[in-house]
Amino acid sequence: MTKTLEIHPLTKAAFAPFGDVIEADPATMRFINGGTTERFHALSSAEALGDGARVILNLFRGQPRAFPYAIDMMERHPFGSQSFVPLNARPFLVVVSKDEDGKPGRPHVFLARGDQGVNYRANVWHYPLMALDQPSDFLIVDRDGPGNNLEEFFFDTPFIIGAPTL
Ligand SMILES: NC(=O)N[C@@H](O)C(=O)O
Ligand code: NI
Repeated sequence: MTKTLEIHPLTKAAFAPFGDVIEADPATMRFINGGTTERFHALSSAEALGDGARVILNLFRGQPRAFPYAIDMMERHPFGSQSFVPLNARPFLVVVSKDEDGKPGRPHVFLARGDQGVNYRANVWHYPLMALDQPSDFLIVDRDGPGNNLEEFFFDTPFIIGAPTL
């Protein structure tokens, strides 16, 4: 089994098992504010599970990853969703896995355009933020509260991502 991972375009359908794509989907659009604003409504929803949990908004400034890149682990947040929306309109990589008996399966790699974000549903395996090309800012909506909201799994041997074509 090759450990080199292919990179696929990010689409709603392909990403559906893992969460939602946050993009200006015309099917969700309604005009508001007297027709001066297009509202792309309810693209996803944030989960903050457990007593005392709350949804928080954060900024992440991600340093660009260098390639080829070794995906040596995956993580997940059992008590909440986590979304990443680029603020500099730059592409980024999204790496997710299906759960296989409590461990991440073979990662799937998606290239998100600079006008796409993602929301990982609670407990979805993913690799931490992967900015590309230059330091990039992201709006992050995730969960704060009691309990350990981070589970990590380290692979015996890493998977490899080659340099994406931007
Ligand atoms: N640690 C943290 O807040 N970020 C990670 O969860 C991530 O997915 O980037
Ligand atoms: Ni995370």
